[in-house]
Amino acid sequence: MTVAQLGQLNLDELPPLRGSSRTLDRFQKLEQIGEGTYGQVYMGKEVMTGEIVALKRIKTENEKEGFPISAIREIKVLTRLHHENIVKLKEVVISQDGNNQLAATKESSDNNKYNGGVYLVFEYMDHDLTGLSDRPGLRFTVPQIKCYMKQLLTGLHYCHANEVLHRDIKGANVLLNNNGSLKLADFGLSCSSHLCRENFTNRVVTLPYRPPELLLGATNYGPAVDIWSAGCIFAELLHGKPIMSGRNEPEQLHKIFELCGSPDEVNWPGVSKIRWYNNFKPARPMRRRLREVLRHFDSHALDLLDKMLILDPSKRISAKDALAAEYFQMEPLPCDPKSLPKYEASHEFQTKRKRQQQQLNEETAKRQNLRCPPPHARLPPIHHSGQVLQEHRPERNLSMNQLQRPLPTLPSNPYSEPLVDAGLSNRYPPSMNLTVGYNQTHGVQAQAGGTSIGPYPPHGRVGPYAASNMINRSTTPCYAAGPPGFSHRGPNPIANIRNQQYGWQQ
Ligand SMILES: Nc1ncnc2c1ncn2[C@@H]1O[C@H](COP(=O)(O)OP(=O)(O)OP(=O)(O)O)[C@@H](O)[C@H]1O
Repeated sequence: MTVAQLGQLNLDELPPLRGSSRTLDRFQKLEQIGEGTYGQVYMGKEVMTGEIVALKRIKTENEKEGFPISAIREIKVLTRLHHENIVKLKEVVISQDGNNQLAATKESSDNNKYNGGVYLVFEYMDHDLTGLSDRPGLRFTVPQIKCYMKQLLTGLHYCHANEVLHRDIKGANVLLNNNGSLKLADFGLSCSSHLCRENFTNRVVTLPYRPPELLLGATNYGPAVDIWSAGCIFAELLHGKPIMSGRNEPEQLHKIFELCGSPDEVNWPGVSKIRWYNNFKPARPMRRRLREVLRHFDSHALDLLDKMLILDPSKRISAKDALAAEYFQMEPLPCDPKSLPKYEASHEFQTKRKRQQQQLNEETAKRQNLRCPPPHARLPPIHHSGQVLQEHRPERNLSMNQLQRPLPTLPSNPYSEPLVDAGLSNRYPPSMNLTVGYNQTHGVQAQAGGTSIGPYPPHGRVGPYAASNMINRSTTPCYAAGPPGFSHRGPNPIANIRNQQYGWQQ
């Protein structure tokens, strides 16, 4: 596996795009495999060669300002990055006219309508990590997890060595193929130091993978943000499900504090100067419990995870150092990617759809049962001798995946006290009615049936790119104006050693 050297990119290299001469009618749409913020992704076939590709349609119809900035960014970055662990952008094609239809298709004519616009043509990958891990009964082995993590970190190291932050590492953006290759995709939020150097936006990275420095409002950050997200993926692979998924930013921070401890000037020098620190600082310190909670992990895996999920980004391990971790040198060794099992294609979009369909079917069946219950539905069943008892097992509704993974629960509240005492209350101003587990006494009293919390602090500084795109990428709603006391806009003082290591500007 090649590991990038600093400055390895040849910026003068011609992009792999073949200009705008090729049009979409050279491709046959096979099926939809993804639905992103910025458009749909289809599996397609190049009619002439029969090559299978992924076609990402760039939605332009909702864009007030023309071509979306995320697409420009993705094209720009991917024309510079060429690595076996980065998805290959093959070309950009356009449709000749707005009513064009894709060449003969398998799906219904409605689905084939092409509304005009631009498509990015990527090499096709059979799965994304979220879709694959959602397969019922699938459990990765230790050599497989090592193999995937090694490739993920190699791809990240290549990006970081070339001054690119991905800023949206999550399972759905980690693509896998049946040759065992893993590739990073979706560079729509990425940031190159050639385009922007400091005062980045902190509204990046999907919530469960977002690092504490961004949640606390840092606008000067570096590659460590991607390492945190990669650490969350690593833990998810080992644990079988996400380890920290908050429904909103305050809750996400609280989950981080529960597992990784709360930040202070001792474990994270400079943290108190980060914009929103005082708003989120727990009233009482919370100790780090990661090793305790995840003690069922293999010790080398735990050592590495411990270094990836360090609160202070300047102490977080780099991708390069993570690749040298004992975890990858110890038996069982990472398996050869080619030896990885081949699975039927699985993308998050499809597995989500299947799940929704299943839920719908179950609800319909339930409703039908309610309307005409089976005779004597309330009477206990009659058991004949020799008959196998049909136990009532609510877990029958769970997927095989869930059944096979008896998981220890993460601490919900290490102090067994209401969350208000963890000090996260009183900090969220009252304009947004999110029902969460936090008590709210700042300006608005707790409401019946849930508590109301206010908006998360406003954007630190909208990055070098259009803000609207950034905000919409978050899994959480947009937030209105911030509370009093959020006006501090001084530079983030965290000394980012990692940035220096990669030659990043502070
Ligand atoms: N090259 C590819 N091969 C196969 N599937 C792909 C490919 N690129 C993307 N996909 C599928 O489409 C999904 C969405 O793609 P992508 O993340 O690039 O779109 P997006 O609009 O930027 O989405 P998001 O809103 O999640 O950021 C991926 O999770 C993946 O399942």
